[in-house]
Amino acid sequence: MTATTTAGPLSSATHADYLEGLEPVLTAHDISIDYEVDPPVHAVRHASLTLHRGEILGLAGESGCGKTTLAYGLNRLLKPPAILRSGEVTFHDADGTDVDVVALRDDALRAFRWDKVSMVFQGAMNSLNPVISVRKQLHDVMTTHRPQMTRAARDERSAELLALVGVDPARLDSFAHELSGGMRQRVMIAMALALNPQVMIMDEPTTALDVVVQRGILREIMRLREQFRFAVVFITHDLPMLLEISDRIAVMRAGEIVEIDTAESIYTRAQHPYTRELLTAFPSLTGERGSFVRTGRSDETGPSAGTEKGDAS
Ligand SMILES: Nc1ncnc2c1ncn2[C@@H]1O[C@H](COP(=O)(O)OP(=O)(O)OP(=O)(O)O)[C@@H](O)[C@H]1O
Repeated sequence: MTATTTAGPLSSATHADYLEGLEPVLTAHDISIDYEVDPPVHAVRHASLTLHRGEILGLAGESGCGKTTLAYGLNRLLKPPAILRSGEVTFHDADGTDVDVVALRDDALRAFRWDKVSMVFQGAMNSLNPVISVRKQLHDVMTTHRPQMTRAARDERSAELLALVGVDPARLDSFAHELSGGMRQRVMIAMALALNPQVMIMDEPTTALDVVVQRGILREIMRLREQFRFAVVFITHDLPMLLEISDRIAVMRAGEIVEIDTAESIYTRAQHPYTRELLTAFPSLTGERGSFVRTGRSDETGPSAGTEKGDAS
């Protein structure tokens, strides 16, 4: 049994059973984050959560509830006027050491980010550098974090990364404008994968894409997670999607995590009125959905179904 959330958010007995024996990879305790503007914005309030090795934790909640701010806090990406008012973030490294993320400075912080915890940002597909080839952008991640790698090794790894995310390695010499939105997003995921992180934080990674491309990319994320066993914090306001892909879901409202539970419990017996309200905001969830909710195995309605590669080929 691992330490888990504080007394704050609602959760079920099923949730407690689920947590039995899981190993934490990232623990956040009592995180409060403000934007120091006038008047101040209390964007995250006393949020606590534990992410376990290899699990997908969905972060749900309407626009402006603090999801991105919390994610930035977990990864030490906050910039003024945002300030971490209180809280602890601990990364439990696979080598057995615990890292106090809030205390990291300079080189140690740079080494932590991307290496241990990487992030796919909201709107990431538009953040590829337009004048640098895909190859150079992948190389840059490795040159910065793995200076000992030879050029040949970087080339080999870059091709491997593109293949992993379902993009033809022939695209290494392409520039962003030569790629579709789905491909650009896959390249961003390849960059986040480059250093074999133990945690990936994905902030609305597929929101700007059409549904077919979205599903192709989700399927790839699920497959990569199976293969490499990294944990994912997946942020989106798309609750139906979260129910489908997540092991657990934390529901945020006005900066607080109000409920955290297994995806199935959230779907079938949500306790917090706000979670129930969110569920009813998606008419597709209130009808007969049968095997819609992720059961821990791939089924025909899950994101690993089908064979289409989106627009990646
Ligand atoms: N730079 C900023 N200065 C002041 N307030 C900010 C700033 N960035 C975000 N906020 C506020 O902090 C709160 C949380 O925003 P945040 O972007 O974390 O929410 P979110 O749930 O990720 O929303 P979305 O889904 O729209 O991205 C909101 O009230 C937002 O207006």
